[in-house]
Parts: sequence; structure tokens; C-alpha cells
Amino acid sequence: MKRVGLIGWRGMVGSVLMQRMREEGDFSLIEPIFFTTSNLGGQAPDVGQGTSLLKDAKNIADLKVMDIIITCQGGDYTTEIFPQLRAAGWSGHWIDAASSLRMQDDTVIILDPVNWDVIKQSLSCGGRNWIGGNCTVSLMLMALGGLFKADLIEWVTAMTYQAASGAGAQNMRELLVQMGEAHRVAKGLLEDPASAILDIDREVAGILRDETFPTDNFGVPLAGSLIPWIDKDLGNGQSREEWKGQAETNKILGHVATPVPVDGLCVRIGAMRCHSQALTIKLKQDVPLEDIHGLLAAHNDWVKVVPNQRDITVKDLTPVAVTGTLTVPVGRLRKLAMGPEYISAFTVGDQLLWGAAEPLRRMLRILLEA
Ligand SMILES: NC(=O)C1=CN([C@@H]2O[C@H](COP(=O)(O)OP(=O)(O)OC[C@H]3O[C@@H](n4cnc5c(N)ncnc54)[C@H](OP(=O)(O)O)[C@@H]3O)[C@@H](O)[C@H]2O)C=CC1
Ligand SMILES: N[C@@H](CC(=O)OP(=O)(O)O)C(=O)O
Repeated sequence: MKRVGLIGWRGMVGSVLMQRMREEGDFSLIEPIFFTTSNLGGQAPDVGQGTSLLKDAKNIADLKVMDIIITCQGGDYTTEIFPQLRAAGWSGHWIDAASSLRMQDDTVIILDPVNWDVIKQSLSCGGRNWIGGNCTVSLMLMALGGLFKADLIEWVTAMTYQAASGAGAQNMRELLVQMGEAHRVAKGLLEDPASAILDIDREVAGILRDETFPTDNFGVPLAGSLIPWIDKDLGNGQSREEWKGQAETNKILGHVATPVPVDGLCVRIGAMRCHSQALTIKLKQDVPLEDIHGLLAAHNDWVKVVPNQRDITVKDLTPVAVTGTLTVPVGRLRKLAMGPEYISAFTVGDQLLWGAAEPLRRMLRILLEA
């Protein structure tokens, strides 16, 4: 049995990974060893193999005896430990949720339903560094995989509606506290059916703008508002989240020489853990919508084409419908006024599942089966 070190297993992404590994019976196929950065010697979780003690996630000697390491601990941890481990001669497989190593030449961004060929090629050449992609990019590719595979996309813009979870667990909590505050100030007026809506609105706007409003994590209100910037400012008008769209999409697809342009605006909204994206796609040719539906639906087991009709769209193409599931619906498919090669699409995906934990879990299975 392969010895698999798990780091970051109690964080938000790590907890989703643990849940999925339990559901899929992955622990029965490995010898799991749990590490910590904060609770050395504490109790490791019992995953069906009895209890054990947590090991030090920064102890290179302990890490070196692992065949495979999966980390959801974060970019700082990766930046500190990964080079030391490789410098110490470790030749095991490193599977990582953090973005730090994604664009290095010796890494593959893993999303096997989309880039199994790239993963296979790297495995056959001795590849050992497997990095999960940005959530927005992975979810877009799960949805549009059929069009990319058929080489039909000339360019795509992604206008995103990203959930609080992408910013971290504390941000999810803060969103709910903000919602509670907004409700608190309006509660009395809401209970009075005769109250004026503009009075309610004034109270809510007042608390959202109040300096006591809880914004320690987001820095600004998200509830009752939105934040049109995600991740760092690259200084050229683009956010780092927007930059990842083209850079990671093309690396995932293995398009080194002729990248497909991917760009857009990334916006944080008050959803909990599902990212949504409105896509405008310029196709290389005029393809009938029916064929587009067929290509999209046939690409992988999780994408689901939602007919472009109101009733089913408002029910099935939403964060509420998708949260906690692996389904990636794509809908609002129609030809745009710009011409027959231009189509719109809207997609939703759970950013903690296909956007973070699931590609890592599946990479582990690929390595176990290799
Ligand atoms: N959030 C997201 O949507 C996505 C995140 N990622 C990447 O995954 C990595 C981890 O992100 P995320 O899971 O959000 O990070 P978390 O902050 O939830 O967890 C990271 C680590 O924090 C420590 N920790 C400290 N206090 C707590 C607590 N109260 N509960 C749980 N853990 C605690 C744990 O380490 P220890 O047990 O050692 O103390 C844990 O492993 C990052 O690199 C991120 O970039 C990738 C895709 C999406
Ligand atoms: N930046 C993403 C979440 C994330 O962790 O992305 P990355 O893995 O590329 O750093 C978001 O805020 O929604």
C-alpha cells in the first residue's frame, strides 16, 4: 500500500477532500498519515484504520518517507516546504491545491476529465508534481470541455459571480454575519406590512455604510452588494484571478504554442460555495445549437446541459441547486446578436468540489492505479 501524507486535511478544502475520500472508499486503498502545522502529537482522524498521532508537517524526514503527499494547507506552506523536500532528494508524488506551483514548467494542472492526455503524457515522462487548478478555470473547463475538445473555441470571455468560500472559511462566516446585520436593522420595519420600502432601504444602506459594519475579512460589505475585484491587482488593470483565466486554461489544455484568449471580469457575490460564470464564446465557425448541446453533454459525466427555458433555468442553473454536488450545469445557450459564431452560456459549479478537492482526489486514484 502506498504511504500517503495528508496535509491541510482539517481546513475547508481539506475537509471536503476528506469527505469525498470517505465517500469513495479511497482510504481503504492507502496507508494514510496525517500531518499538522499546529497540533503536533494530537489525535489524527480515524478513517477506518484506527487512531494515530499527528506528525509535524514541516519535518522533512517524516515527509520524505511518503510515496504521495496531498496538501490543502495553502501556498505559504507549499512555498516553504516543497523546495526543501525536493532538495532533500524526495521523489514522491506531490498533489497540491495551492496556486504557488501551478505555472512552473515541471508541474501539471490536474483536471483529468479535461486533460487526461496531458496527465498521461507527463506520467509517462516521470512527472511528479500535480497541482489543482483555479476553481473558476476548472469549473469553466468542466462546462465547456466539449467545445474545447472539438477545437471550436476562438476566444471566450468569462464574467464571473464568485462565492464567498473562494476567499476562505472566515469570509463565508462574515458574509452571514453581514446578512444578519442587514436584516437586524430592517427587522422592525419588515414586520410592519404598512412600512415604506424606501425606509427599509434607507436603514439597510445605512448599516452597510456604517463604519461598525463587520468587514474584517472582505474589507468591504459583500451582503447587499458585490466586490468587482478578486485576488491581487496586477497593475495593468487586470486582477490576478482574471489573469489565471487564460494562463491556466491553456496550461490545462496543453496549448503552449497557440493559446486560446480567455479574459473577463471576476466579481465576488454573496453566494456561499458555488461560482457562476456568464460566458461569451466566439466559435471558429457557425455550429448549430443542437450540435453544441450534444458536444457539451457528451464531454464528461458531470456536465449537464440545461435547456434555455425560463422555468428550468431558474430552478437548475443556480448555486442553490448545485451546492454540495459534483454536477456542473451549463445553460443559457443561444446565438448572440453579434453573429452566428457568437454564443452565450451560463454555468455554475461547486468551487470546493470540482473547483478544489475533487481533482486532487482523482489524481490520487490515478497514481494508485498507474
Ligand atoms: N478556498 C478555496 O476555495 C480554494 C482554496 N484553494 C487552496 O487550498 C488551500 C487551502 O485553502 P482553505 O482550505 O480555504 O484553507 P483553510 O484556512 O480552511 O485551512 C488551511 C489550514 O489552516 C489551519 N487551521 C487553522 N485554524 C483552523 C480552523 N479553525 N479550522 C480548520 N483549519 C484551521 C489548518 O492547518 P493545521 O491543521 O495544520 O493547523 C488548515 O489545514 C489554499 O492554498 C488555497 O489557495 C484552492 C482552490 C479553492
Ligand atoms: N481565488 C479563488 C479561490 C482560490 O483559492 O483560487 P486559487 O486556488 O487560484 O488561489 C476565489 O477567490 O474564488
